[in-house]
Amino acid sequence: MPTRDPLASLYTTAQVRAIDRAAIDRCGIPGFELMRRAADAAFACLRRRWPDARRIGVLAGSGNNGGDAFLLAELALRAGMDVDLVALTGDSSGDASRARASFVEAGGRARLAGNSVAPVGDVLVDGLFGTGLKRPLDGLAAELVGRSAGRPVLALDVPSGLDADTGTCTGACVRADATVSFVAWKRGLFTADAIDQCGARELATLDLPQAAYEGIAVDAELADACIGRALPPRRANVNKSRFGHVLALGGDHGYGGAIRLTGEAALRCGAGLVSIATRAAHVGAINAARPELMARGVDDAAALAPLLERASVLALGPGLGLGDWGRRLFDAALTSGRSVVVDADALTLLAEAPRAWSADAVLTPHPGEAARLLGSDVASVQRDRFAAVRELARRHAAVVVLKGAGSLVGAPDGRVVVCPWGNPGMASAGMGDVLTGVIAALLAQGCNAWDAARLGVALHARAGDEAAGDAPRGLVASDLFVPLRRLVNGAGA
Ligand SMILES: NC(=O)C1=CN([C@@H]2O[C@H](COP(=O)(O)OP(=O)(O)OC[C@H]3O[C@@H](n4cnc5c(N)ncnc54)[C@H](O)[C@@H]3O)[C@@H](O)[C@H]2O)[C@@H](O)CC1
Ligand SMILES: Nc1ncnc2c1ncn2[C@@H]1O[C@H](COP(=O)(O)OP(=O)(O)O)[C@@H](O)[C@H]1O
Ligand SMILES: [K+]
Repeated sequence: MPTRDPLASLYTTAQVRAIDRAAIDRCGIPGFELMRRAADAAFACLRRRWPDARRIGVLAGSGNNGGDAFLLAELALRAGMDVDLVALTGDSSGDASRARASFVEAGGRARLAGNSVAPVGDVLVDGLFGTGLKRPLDGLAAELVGRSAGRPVLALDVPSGLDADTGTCTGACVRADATVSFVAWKRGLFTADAIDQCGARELATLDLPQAAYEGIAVDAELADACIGRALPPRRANVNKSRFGHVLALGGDHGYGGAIRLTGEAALRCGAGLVSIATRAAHVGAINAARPELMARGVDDAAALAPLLERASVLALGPGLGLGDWGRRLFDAALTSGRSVVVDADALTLLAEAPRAWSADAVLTPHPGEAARLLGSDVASVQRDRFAAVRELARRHAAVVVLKGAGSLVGAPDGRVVVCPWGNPGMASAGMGDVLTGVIAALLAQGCNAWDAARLGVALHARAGDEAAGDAPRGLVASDLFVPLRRLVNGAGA
């Protein structure tokens, strides 16, 4: 059995609760001891991140998340800090009531949340709700979150209001600067709204023995940072035919740029040869801008057959359009038996009539395209991106990349990888076209669909981060080419 990497393993809240239970019941670590360890880890994180903080405000809910907060507040008191603790309720349940008593015994005073009460401090600690969140925040809890906004926040386990299974918040939610999560990563900390709400993420495993995790499935994994390992170093005695021939199909009138970006991305990620099948009107411009691309006009779809014959991998869809021309290319490509990355308009055509694949297939929908493929709407897809990517991969029997903040890669057997990189600068036209070329190049160099998709997504997002630096606004897709080349050669591993 492969060893579990705690830093890469993502769990549902139910799975984390099962680990908690196993730690208590099977490993004999009392729940209160776990709470102490959680508070220790969080307090150390607070000291490290805010070494000058002297006054801390603490928000404590009624459950165990509040229990963590009471014990952290006690540690802060004992360290000589001013502590302003605001409790959501007058009493606490289970281990948390013991934590509350311990705080009071140490000389702490809890103020009860009420109208206009807000915690005072250089840093706020959010211990309102963790994995026990059952519904959107409302009433006093929502008001308290609103009144606490604008100050540095350390969230305990999960920012209160965030659904740790899906990464969404449907009501008020704490916006943390840092989140220290306990026991194991909750999968929802890495996608959708979570990217904005968590801030920097830290995992504190609380020294649980390996036995606590045994028999509890991992729901998903974080993408591998070591992209360079995917492709072996190149031998010297090689030629281009060894690294595959990508054929990028698309670029109807007005969209020549899209397919050129796909083609150039494939070249920059090491494909041996890259051809482009597009409208004849685009050929001159593509040749002038990037002569290494072999652009061919295929206004007459009959001209496509020899190109398909020579290709080893297809990148289908950027700028393809939904007209007759695009449909002819789509049909010819999908009956060629070649490995294929299906993107953009080709996904819309696929939604009309799902296909069976005779070779590797990777679909790369953004949430809008995913909704079309599922016959639902964007809000439903985003409400549970894990469920959406799994359903798409199962229905289409293909590897699926659900793009957007915290991209997910799903396989038909239910595996999911989550990409923790990427930035809002990448919300700009053409970024998806580049991803399609990246994945096609990895397929062309021998990766299978799963590896090409998960490594391609990581490579693309990390290249986006490198290109954006601290200036995401104004990032353009072709800015990724230089970092892509660096990273695909193993840099930054
Ligand atoms: N016992 C354990 O195994 C450990 C638990 N830990 C902490 O315990 C947390 C989970 O504790 P709990 O299960 O007690 O859950 P929480 O403390 O997250 O919340 C529980 C309480 O909040 C109520 N509630 C949920 N949503 C609400 C809403 N929207 N509005 C108002 N009330 C709402 C629930 O009915 C329940 O009474 C973790 O997130 C973690 O912080 C840690 O101490 C580590 C170990
Ligand atoms: N806010 C964001 N954070 C991280 N990655 C993002 C963000 N917005 C977009 N991206 C990434 O950029 C790419 C955009 O793809 P897509 O929406 O298809 O763009 P286009 O159709 O213009 O090429 C995807 O890989 C997506 O994951
Ligand atoms: K919290």
